[in-house]
Amino acid sequence: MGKLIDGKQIAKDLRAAVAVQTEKLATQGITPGLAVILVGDDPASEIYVRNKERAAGKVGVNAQTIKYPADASEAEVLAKIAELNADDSVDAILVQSPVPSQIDEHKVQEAIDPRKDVDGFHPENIGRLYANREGYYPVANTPRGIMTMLHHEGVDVAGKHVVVIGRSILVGRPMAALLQGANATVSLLHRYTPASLTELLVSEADVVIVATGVAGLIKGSELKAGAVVIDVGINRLEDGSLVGDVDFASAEPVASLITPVPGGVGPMTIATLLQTTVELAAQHHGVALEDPWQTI
Ligand SMILES: Nc1nc(=O)c2c([nH]1)NC[C@@H]1CN(c3ccc(C(=O)N[C@@H](CCC(=O)O)C(=O)O)cc3)C=[N+]21
Repeated sequence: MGKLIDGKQIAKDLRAAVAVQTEKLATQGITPGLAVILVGDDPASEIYVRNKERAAGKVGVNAQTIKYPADASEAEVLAKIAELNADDSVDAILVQSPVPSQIDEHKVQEAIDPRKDVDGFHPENIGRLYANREGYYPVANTPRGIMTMLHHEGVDVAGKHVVVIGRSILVGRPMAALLQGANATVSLLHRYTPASLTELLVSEADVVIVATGVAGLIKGSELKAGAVVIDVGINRLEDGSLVGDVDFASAEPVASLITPVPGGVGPMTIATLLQTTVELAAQHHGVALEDPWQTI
């Protein structure tokens, strides 16, 4: 039954739309600049940084990665953010999550100029999202990319029951806010949700979005027939292979649409990051951009 959602292809189409926008900006002498700060070595972050660098150059985004060792001080990172905030060639700033424990992640998120906050993690931007404000502001790229994917696949969440598993600031919480803004009924589940309640809600879900970091957490037998399944997990197994949070083999026959890992949500996150970078650059320079084909 399951039809694969080809995140890789949708991401490619989105990057092509972004490249059209950067070409337009280039005629006005603007090259969007993205600065990524990476502290220590988180494996998921390393995949992200590698794939992002590759993709950015191809669509005309000037990306730089600033690496710090795992024992870097908070003051060092805050000083770098202040420098990037003041740098006119930098339109977008991202600090890879997680950061080592000696650094207060909230302080870091609040230090970034909200107008350069490409992850949408600054409380000002989170507040706008939570309040469902109109107008442009950055929104976390993974959930935004998922909304783009659903739109592209013709899935309208209005009036649907969507179960989101995982309540991180990176995915689950902004995902729930975007879905609520799109008139879905959202159940936001997490590790303290009783298993029996998880089972009940998942079995009644039209769309299931799983972002927990637990390999194979959701199995096909738990899903409603025809559910749309979005797998945000990136788990590296001992043999080096990548798997998601959904047991793909059992879920695929039950789902009407399902994202693979790799090749699903991950490439969309990167393409959406580039999209947001270009939008921030346009805003920074007071240039209006046409919307590419996605609606959010
Ligand atoms: N401030 C911040 N923002 C983030 O958005 C953020 C972060 N920190 N920290 C780490 C996580 C992880 N993340 C990924 C995005 C894309 C792939 C990706 O490209 N995945 C490919 C992997 C392909 C492969 O290389 O094997 C895929 O799923 O097909 C992976 C991981 C963003 N994150």
